[in-house]
Amino acid sequence: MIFTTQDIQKTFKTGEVAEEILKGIDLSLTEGEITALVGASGSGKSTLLTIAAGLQAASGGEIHFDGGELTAMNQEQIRKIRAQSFGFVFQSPHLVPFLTAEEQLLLMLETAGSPLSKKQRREEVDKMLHSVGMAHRKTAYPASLSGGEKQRVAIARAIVHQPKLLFADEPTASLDSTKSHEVMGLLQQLTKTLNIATLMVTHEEDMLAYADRVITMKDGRFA
Ligand SMILES: Nc1ncnc2c1ncn2[C@@H]1O[C@H](COP(=O)(O)OP(=O)(O)OP(=O)(O)O)[C@@H](O)[C@H]1O
Repeated sequence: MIFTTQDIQKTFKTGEVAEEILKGIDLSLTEGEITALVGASGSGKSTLLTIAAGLQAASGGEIHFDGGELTAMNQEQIRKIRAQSFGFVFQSPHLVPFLTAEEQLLLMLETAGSPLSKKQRREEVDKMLHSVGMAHRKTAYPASLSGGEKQRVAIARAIVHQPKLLFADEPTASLDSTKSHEVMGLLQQLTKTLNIATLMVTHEEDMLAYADRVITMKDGRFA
């Protein structure tokens, strides 16, 4: 198991009132598998995903990743692990408007502190764009890409640095049904071939067919 949490708690304080949003979550993620997180609005899915991804701190509990304890690390150590070993896909692609598809990926490699040479980086970027079916549009700017194409580039960007974990927060929410199936097929294939542990939040029942495991959240706990 590359990633585990033990008894994760999250409490938000608004004024005098403390609200318990996560009430003891034990989550484990396996390489080569998509784990889907479902549940009613407000059940704590996004909170859990952002805590697992090191984007916000838990109020209690432990998170272990690849032999280290994230919950015992400082901000800088967590930031480094996030840049090198985690990938993110969101509901909207969040591409940089003034960068071409290939430049988006090159920037990601740079941010991740890739040890590859310039030439090797270009080769890696070509390979990734090819694997998401976007090699022919590598010099295109986001404005000239369709919604589905943008999300493909965003997925390629999320995995170009070969992360071990991929966090996907409603990756198909802005796409129509056909495009959603294409994008999920792609995420499934990449999760398997690159042996990534993928955690996905989704509201779309149809997309659960692509998950290896489905976890339902209810009131801050696994149902
Ligand atoms: N920063 C915050 N401060 C206070 N309360 C918060 C904060 N973030 C989330 N919450 C509360 O925590 C609860 C869970 O929110 P979360 O976004 O995790 O739910 P969710 O299951 O992802 O919902 P949705 O499906 O609607 O996205 C909600 O009641 C929300 O209002």
